[in-house]
Amino acid sequence: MKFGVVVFPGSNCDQDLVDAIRIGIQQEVVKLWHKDHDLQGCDFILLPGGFSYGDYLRSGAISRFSPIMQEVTQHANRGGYVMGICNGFQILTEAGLLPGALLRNVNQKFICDNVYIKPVTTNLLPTQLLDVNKAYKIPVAHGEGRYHADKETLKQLHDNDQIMFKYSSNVADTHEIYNINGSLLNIAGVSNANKNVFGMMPHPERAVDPELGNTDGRLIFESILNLVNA
Ligand SMILES: NC(=O)CC[C@H](N)C(=O)O
Repeated sequence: MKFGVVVFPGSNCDQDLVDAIRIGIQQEVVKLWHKDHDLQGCDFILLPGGFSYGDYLRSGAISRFSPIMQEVTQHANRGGYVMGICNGFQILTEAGLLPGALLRNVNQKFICDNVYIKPVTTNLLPTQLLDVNKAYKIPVAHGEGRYHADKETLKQLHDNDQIMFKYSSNVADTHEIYNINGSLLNIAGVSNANKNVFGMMPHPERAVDPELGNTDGRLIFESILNLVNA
């Protein structure tokens, strides 16, 4: 499977994502410049974290007009896979490829921490190999991560099994929730209705390399690979 990581001006997690794919799961990966109109035959498009366009107006509000987003949208509309992490998630909601919006954290502060998240379903590609009873430690680093959607959308997300991750406590067998940013329903990640576009605020690409002391993110990338191996 060939992965493409889109680089916007101000992206700062693109290389971490490339390393997670190339070294972590040993797949082909290329960087795609946001001004290009060519996805270079990639099967899976990744939008990385960072501060694209300096987060001006709102995070992702300008990047969603980057030229390559036309091709990313066509790819998604054809059923191609797209995943946004942190700023990438923000860009996908701004582009209308994912439901809801990411608002300023409820404490009005930038939060940089290790948090625990639990997969809500294993019916989505990135959670296929995960355990819904396990909490995974994944770093977050964001100022605008508070997931918001209207009641009808939240109901659809729930009924259609589109809630990918929720913030959680670190005790695997409890339902106690540790909601770091005020997200509705503690949502940390969602998919679109067709289940080919995904977004999450925590950074699994920062938790792949054993030398960094945490490999809890690795199974998310391995789950994606399961597509080819299935
Ligand atoms: N790590 C990131 O991608 C940062 C996300 C975003 N720019 C924010 O602060 O909300």
